[in-house]
Amino acid sequence: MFVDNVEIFIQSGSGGAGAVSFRREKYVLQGGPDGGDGGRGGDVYALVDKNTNTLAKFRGRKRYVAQDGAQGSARNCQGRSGEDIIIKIPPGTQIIDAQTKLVLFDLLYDGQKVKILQGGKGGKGNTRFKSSTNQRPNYAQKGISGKCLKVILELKLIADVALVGFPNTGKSSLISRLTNSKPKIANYEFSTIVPNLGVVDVFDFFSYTMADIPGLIQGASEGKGLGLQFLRHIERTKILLFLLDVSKMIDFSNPLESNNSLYSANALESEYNSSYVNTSINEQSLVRQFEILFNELRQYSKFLANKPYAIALSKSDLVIFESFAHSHFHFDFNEYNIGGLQTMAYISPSLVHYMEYGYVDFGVNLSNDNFRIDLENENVNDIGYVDSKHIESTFQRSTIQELELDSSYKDFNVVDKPLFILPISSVSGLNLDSLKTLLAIALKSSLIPSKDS
Ligand SMILES: Nc1nc2c(ncn2[C@@H]2O[C@H](COP(=O)(O)OP(=O)(O)OP(=O)(O)O)[C@@H](O)[C@H]2O)c(=O)[nH]1
Ligand SMILES: [Mg+2]
Repeated sequence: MFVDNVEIFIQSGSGGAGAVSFRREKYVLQGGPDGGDGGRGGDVYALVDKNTNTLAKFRGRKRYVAQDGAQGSARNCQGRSGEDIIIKIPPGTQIIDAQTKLVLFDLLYDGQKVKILQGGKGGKGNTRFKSSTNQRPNYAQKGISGKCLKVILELKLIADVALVGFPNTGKSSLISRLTNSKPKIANYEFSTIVPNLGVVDVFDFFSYTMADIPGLIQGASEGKGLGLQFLRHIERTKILLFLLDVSKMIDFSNPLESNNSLYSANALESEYNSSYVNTSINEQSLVRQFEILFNELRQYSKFLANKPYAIALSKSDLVIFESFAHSHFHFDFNEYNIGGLQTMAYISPSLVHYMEYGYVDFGVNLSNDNFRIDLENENVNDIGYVDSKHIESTFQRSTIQELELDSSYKDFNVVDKPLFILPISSVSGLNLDSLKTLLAIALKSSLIPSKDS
C-alpha cells in the first residue's frame, strides 16, 4: 500500500523528578541530603531510511511517545534516562506542523537524522540545594514535562527521472523494462494508481532512479482523473521524461475545431480505444499530446514546467516505419525551443556536446546545423535505431572525464529543451538502451544540477 500523507502524534518524555532523601546510616544522626537527580525524558527523532518508500506503516500506528525519565533516588542515584524514539521515514519526507502547516524538516538523504522534540530535563535532587544556610533541604525539583505535537508526514518521492504521460501510454511498461520494478501493466487507463519507483542500472558503475506516476489527463490540474495528488512526486525529479504515444491518431482535418473538444482529453481518450492498426504516425497528435501534458504541469507549478525534460515516443513498434522514416517528424515546438525539427531522433546540442566531449565518435551523423540524427545514415538502421553501442561507449569514456566542460564550452552549458526525442518501444526493445544511456549522460553532465533544488 502506497501512502504519502499521514498525521501522527508525537511526544517526548518528561524528565524524572529529583529525589528528596537523606543519608541514613548507623551512628549518623542527621545525615545530609542524598536525593539524586531525575533522568531526562527521551527525545523524538526522525531518521531517513532508504529501504522504505512509503508512509504506509504510519497508518497503523499513530502515536509515538518517548519514554519518561525515571525519578532520582537515594544515595545520589540519578534516575535512568527515558529511551529516545526514532521514527524511520523514507527519503523525501517533509515533517510539517499540523497546526501551523509550517514545514519543520525536509529530509532527503539516507541516514539524515533530526531531533523533532527534545525530552524534558530531569529535576534536581535535594543534594543540589544544599548550602551553608540550608544543610538539609527537604525539597527537590520536578522534572520538566515532555512536549507533544501533531505532525503531518508528507512524502515527495525523490527520483532522478519521472515519467509523464497520458494513461495507457506505456509508462509502467517502460519502467518494468528498465528497472527492477514490477508495476501493474494493463491495456486500460489508470492501471497505475500509485507511483512506482525503480532503479536503472547503467553498466556497473552508475545508476539512477525512475518514477512511474499515474497518467495525467487534460484538466488534471483542476482535479480530473487522479488529479494532482501525484504531481508532488515529480517536483523533486531532475528530468521529466514525457511519453507520447505514437499509435494515437487525432483527426486534424478540420482546423476550425482546433480549439474545441476535438483536442480535449476526450478526443485523445477515445483514441486510446481505437485499434492499433496505423499506417503512419500523426505528428500533430504528438505535439498536441505534449502540449496538453505540458500545460497541465504548468498549471500545477511553473517550477515543474521549467525542469529539464526529454521526450520518448512510445509504442514505436506499432507504426509502419517506412512512412515513419520517410516522412520525418516535423516537430514544431517553437514555444518549447525546437523549431521545425525534421528528424525522428533528436539529441540536443548540449547533450551531444557532452557525448562528444572526450573526442569520442558518436557514431551517427550529427549535422552541424541542428545535430539531427539522420536516418538514412548507414550507422543507423532503417527503423531509426540509434545505435546504443556508440552511445554507451561514449558514456563510458566520458565518465572518466567526469563529463565536465571547460570554460570555452560555456555556451553549451544551458539545458536545451527537450534534451532529446527518441522513438522507443517497450515491447520490441527499440532504443531502450539508448534511452537509458542518454538519461544517464544528462544526469551525469553538469546540465542537470545534481542536488535537488
Ligand atoms: N505495442 C506496444 N504496446 C505497448 C508498449 N508499451 C506499452 N504497451 C501496451 O500499452 C498498454 C498500457 O501500458 P501501461 O504500461 O500499463 O501504460 P501506463 O502508461 O502505465 O498506463 P496508466 O498506468 O494507466 O497510466 C498495455 O497494454 C501495454 O502492453 C509498446 O512499446 N508497444
Ligand atoms: Mg501505469
